[in-house]
Amino acid sequence: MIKVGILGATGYVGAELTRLLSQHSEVEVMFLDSRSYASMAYSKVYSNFKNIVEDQCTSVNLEEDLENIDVLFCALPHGLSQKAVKKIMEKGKKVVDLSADFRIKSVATYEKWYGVEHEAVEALEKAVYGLSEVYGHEIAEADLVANPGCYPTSVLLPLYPLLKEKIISPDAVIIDAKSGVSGAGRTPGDGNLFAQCNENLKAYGIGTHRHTPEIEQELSIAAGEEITVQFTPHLIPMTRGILSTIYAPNKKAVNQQEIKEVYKAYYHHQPFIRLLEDNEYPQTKGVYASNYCDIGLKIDPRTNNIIIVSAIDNLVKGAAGQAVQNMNLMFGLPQEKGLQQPPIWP
Ligand SMILES: NC(=O)C1=CN([C@@H]2O[C@H](COP(=O)(O)OP(=O)(O)OC[C@H]3O[C@@H](n4cnc5c(N)ncnc54)[C@H](OP(=O)(O)O)[C@@H]3O)[C@@H](O)[C@H]2O)C=CC1
Ligand SMILES: CC(=O)N[C@@H](CCC(=O)OP(=O)(O)O)C(=O)O
Repeated sequence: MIKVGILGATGYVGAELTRLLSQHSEVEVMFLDSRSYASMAYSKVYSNFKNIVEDQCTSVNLEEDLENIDVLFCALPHGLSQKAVKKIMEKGKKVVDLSADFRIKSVATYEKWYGVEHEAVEALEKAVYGLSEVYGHEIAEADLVANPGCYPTSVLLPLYPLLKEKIISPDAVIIDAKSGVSGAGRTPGDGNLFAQCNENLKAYGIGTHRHTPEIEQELSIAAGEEITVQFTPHLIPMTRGILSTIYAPNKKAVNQQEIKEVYKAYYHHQPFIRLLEDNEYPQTKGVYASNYCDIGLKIDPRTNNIIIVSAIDNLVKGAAGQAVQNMNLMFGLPQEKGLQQPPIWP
């Protein structure tokens, strides 16, 4: 059995990790860390876990309480994660970090976009970007995996093969993405109050959203040149899900079948990527509560653009599910282990 601990277990991502890991046949959850609910039964924090997870939350001391675990999932807010991960790495433990603290390879870029100093540069240098379908071999060898952001996952999976094969122009990629409110986490804020989200749709962070450098970093690696993208996220009144609609010029003048062949070449052996049929487009309900990423596309001959649509569940493929997939890779298990629940509909 793989012995795991979860830091930030009472956040939305922590709860999703707990849900997935409590059903994983090769995993034993050793602790559920929480400051706010220390000593309270987890099922009192989240009543859906009644009779399923009755363990008490504990406020973990990173100096003393790590002896019995093989891997730690860190689901803390960014900025806090770097301090925790530094200590965990010093103890020689494997980590999957779900914050943004180890995703950006350039310290200067991280500090500029996140407005905090990076205090764990040594660990950052060892981090492997955890986009499972692209970096599977590196993840298998890693001690620290930086789990990708939710929006970046929805953008990188469909764009990576097209940039690698130079099918789209790298200088004119436009990403229009919409996320459910759980993307903002459980901590209450002005942006996630019911009366302000319900029956409302808004763009935010235009040109400034912190996922922009993460997307650009990975797309630049795929393209082999520096890429700047136009990324606009939107908050949409639903609980889970991200739908990204991406526009890019059809540089090589390929047809739809040729694009589909490229996707098949990259992803035919990847259980969580589902390429839809012609004239079918992804919907968030089609991936709800699952680790799938659905991809659909259309070439518009009038504009010469390729329009790609992707859907993921932000808490699963966009966070906890991909983290479990990465743990499976790190421990030599089939990557789909514990993640094969079908999406929920309706
Ligand atoms: N929500 C999403 O869709 C996604 C989130 N992420 C990332 O995963 C991490 C967790 O996100 P999410 O679960 O949504 O966030 P939440 O706000 O829901 O949870 C974070 C948890 O961290 C714990 N925590 C410990 N110290 C602090 C502190 N000083 N301030 C605030 N919380 C603290 C809290 O639990 P307690 O008080 O009990 O200790 C809190 O419940 C973040 O880094 C986030 O950016 C990544 C991908 C997608
Ligand atoms: C709807 C919403 O607010 N979404 C969050 C992104 C989700 C998230 O937690 O970001 P990471 O994946 O980088 O951790 C935001 O826009 O900041």
